[in-house]
Amino acid sequence: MSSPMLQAVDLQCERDDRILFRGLDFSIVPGTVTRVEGPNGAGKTTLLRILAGLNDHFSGELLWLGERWQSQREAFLRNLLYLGHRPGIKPLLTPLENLRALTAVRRPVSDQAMKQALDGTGLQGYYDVPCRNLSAGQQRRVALARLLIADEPLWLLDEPFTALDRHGVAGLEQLLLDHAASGGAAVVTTHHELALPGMARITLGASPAGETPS
Ligand SMILES: Nc1ncnc2c1ncn2[C@@H]1O[C@H](COP(=O)(O)OP(=O)(O)OP(=O)(O)O)[C@@H](O)[C@H]1O
Repeated sequence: MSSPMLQAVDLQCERDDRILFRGLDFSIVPGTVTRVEGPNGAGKTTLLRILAGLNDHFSGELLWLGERWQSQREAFLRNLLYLGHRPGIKPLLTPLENLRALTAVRRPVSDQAMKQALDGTGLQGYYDVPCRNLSAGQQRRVALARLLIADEPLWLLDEPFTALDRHGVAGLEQLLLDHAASGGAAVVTTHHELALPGMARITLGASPAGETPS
């Protein structure tokens, strides 16, 4: 098996005097999809934001390629693509303008490649429509088009199946499988019954009420 990209060692997170999780150890290995599962409030979004470097309310260690995350911050952030549970797109911009804005901070991507990515998520014919005029599922597809032009090996996706129809779900499942087959890794929170071949699982919070700190 390949060496882990990302490792969590003894992670603990407490919120408002409730322990969301503790003693959490796992490895994210190239070529895998990992599902983070658990009831509402179990801490799935919180965990994903910790992994993305967006939340430092935790104890324990995160290792990127075997080194402490803090010493590898720049390399780590360059290699990770995080999509939050909201589509995170600007309603006044078109799908094409949103993709330009989302990719500009990373690397140049041609309009042709962006149009192909939008086609890949079923948005052909919607390149120039302001996103506020798109449906919830179409807005989600704009955000997911980012994955089709991603070169980041680690994807952290929070509820990416939200608002997708059956074809959208199947397309995203295939995208995750293709990403893993090409040596990438994805960590996905979802309430959708995701069960991909070889999928790993991180299960949080048997009880939505969480534990009381001792
Ligand atoms: N910034 C914050 N400050 C205080 N508490 C927070 C904060 N963010 C989240 N929480 C609390 O942490 C708990 C876990 O929230 P989180 O969003 O991670 O759960 P989740 O498993 O993703 O839930 P869902 O399935 O409903 O999306 C919740 O009880 C929430 O109120």
